[in-house]
Amino acid sequence: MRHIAKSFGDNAILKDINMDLHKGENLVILGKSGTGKSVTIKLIVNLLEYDKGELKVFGDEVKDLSEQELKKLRTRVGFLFQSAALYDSMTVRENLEFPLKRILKIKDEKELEDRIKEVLDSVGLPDAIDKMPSELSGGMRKRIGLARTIILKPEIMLYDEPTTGLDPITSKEISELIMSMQEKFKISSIIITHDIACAKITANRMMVMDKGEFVAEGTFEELENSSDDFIKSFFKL
Ligand SMILES: Nc1ncnc2c1ncn2[C@@H]1O[C@H](COP(=O)(O)OP(=O)(O)OP(=O)(O)O)[C@@H](O)[C@H]1O
Repeated sequence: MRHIAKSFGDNAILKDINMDLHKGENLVILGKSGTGKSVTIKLIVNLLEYDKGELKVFGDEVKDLSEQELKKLRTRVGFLFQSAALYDSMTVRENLEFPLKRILKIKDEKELEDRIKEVLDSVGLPDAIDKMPSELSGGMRKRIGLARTIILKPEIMLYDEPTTGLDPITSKEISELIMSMQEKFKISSIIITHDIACAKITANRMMVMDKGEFVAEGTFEELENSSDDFIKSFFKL
């Protein structure tokens, strides 16, 4: 992203966003509520359009992509948003079949079954296959939500507050799952979080956003030891 700006009416949310995501890294974005972190990652998959600047994903300017190219982009860039809900009336298996059939147009029953089993193993829930979402805990639902995205084998993952609303132990499990996605599938990720324990586990690099701009960048340790009071405030428990 280079000099990205985005307003909603008179409300300038992003002013000058500059960001690179390196291959294979986990980049954690910190920032107070309402500073534009979610807006930033929504631009990447064109769920929102930027007003100014350049935004290239896999070398292509997102604004110039056709509908067809955008669909392709959204299979290569997976996202797990806070609101990512499972279909309540479908079993876990049906929830996972859905993207395979609809997006990848896979019809072969054996291939569907194999991909579903593989992904459920990856998120540690092989026995959930025939359960309904209502039978799962919040942490399990998050894992299935992640499975539904990972099943498309994305190269980049965007996580918007993946541990919000979960207890500390389940949060740690989700953070570790993010690490295993990086190690197992070599996924590059952007992780928005307020959960400093999640940042500590997952971050290779961190950026701090304030009022529509990035104001600091470094490793967890570098930012934790910053002499700036604003930066330090994120690390106080
Ligand atoms: N579609 C939209 N239309 C109008 N305003 C929007 C829209 N999306 C976001 N905003 C505004 O943009 C601002 C930034 O929102 P955003 O969700 O990016 O914040 P955030 O930094 O992710 O905060 P949080 O940590 O609370 O999720 C908010 O004031 C929000 O109201």
